[in-house]
Amino acid sequence: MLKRYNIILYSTNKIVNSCRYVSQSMLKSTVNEKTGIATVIINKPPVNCISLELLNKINTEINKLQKDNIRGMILTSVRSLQKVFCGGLDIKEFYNPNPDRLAKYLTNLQDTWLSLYMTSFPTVSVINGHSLGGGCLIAMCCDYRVMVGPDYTIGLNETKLGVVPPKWFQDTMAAIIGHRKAEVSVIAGKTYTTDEALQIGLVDESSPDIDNAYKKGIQFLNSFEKISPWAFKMTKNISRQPISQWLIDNKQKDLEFVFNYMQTPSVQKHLGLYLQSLKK
Ligand SMILES: CCCCCCCCCCC/C=C/C(=O)SCCNC(=O)CCNC(=O)[C@H](O)C(C)(C)COP(=O)(O)OP(=O)(O)OC[C@H]1O[C@@H](n2cnc3c(N)ncnc32)[C@H](O)[C@@H]1OP(=O)(O)O
Repeated sequence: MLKRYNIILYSTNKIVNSCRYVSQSMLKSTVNEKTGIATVIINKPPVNCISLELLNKINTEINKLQKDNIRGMILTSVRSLQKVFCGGLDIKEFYNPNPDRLAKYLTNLQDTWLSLYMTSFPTVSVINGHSLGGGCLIAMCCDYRVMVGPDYTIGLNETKLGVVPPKWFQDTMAAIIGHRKAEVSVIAGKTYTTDEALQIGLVDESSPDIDNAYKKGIQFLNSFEKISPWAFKMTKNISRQPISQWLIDNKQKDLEFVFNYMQTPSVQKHLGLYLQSLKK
């Protein structure tokens, strides 16, 4: 039994035998050949909001890393943005949308959430700036969150835009902070400072600077050195499967509902006003 366990760890380390660097402009990904740890950096100025193209890149990269048998992944934002981890889903994708593109966007969003939420390797988000709406969602998909502070904010603020965070957004948060706190949070579209997020358990650690936050992320990933990758994957799967299975079973229904809902005049009006307020 012990021998088999060792072989799993050894073979996983061996598979990661080259340093890969993927720079697809909006997304940079490097795999450290010694440690087997990937760093994926979102790089879409000015605020890393998630367009259809960025969604595709994130999903493609996660699926590649899945095949590469990496040991873990850090997800973060390019440092030059300074104060934004991810400004959320690109509201322009929803405002006066082209129906074909909107359908593609929503399908990709579902697929990307499933890929990121269910990775078979450990993941950490190093939240080096504001992380709102879909930005909070991708951070919450990771197994561990380290947030730089104290001046950034994080939360599912969708109701502030006049939209409803889908069930799987809400479930992702409830799995982290508990149903009651998540309910209060999403209804009010609440955003939390780094300290507040730490206090309610939305993030696991805080850090005054990015380098330190990154180190903490690596420490978390290293804590799995002696855990069999198979045991990790199966345990995570059991833990997260009830939430992901709901979306797998209801993908089409969820898609059709959101697709129609997004195009209603009242939602469009709210989105237009919100976009305008951002520009001011
Ligand atoms: C039963 C179930 C039914 C469900 C049906 C509904 C399903 C709906 C699913 C949709 C869920 C939506 C999720 C989201 O993520 S919505 C977006 C949430 N994000 C936000 O609200 C953040 C908004 N942005 C900000 O607060 C600030 O920009 C930020 C703090 C991130 C940075 O501030 P900063 O001062 O640095 O930058 P600016 O505000 O000046 O912004 C610069 C330019 O970027 C534009 N911008 C910002 N955020 C977005 C965005 N999310 N999408 C598109 N564009 C964005 C901003 O307008 C500025 O543009 P200009 O330079 O042109 O002025």
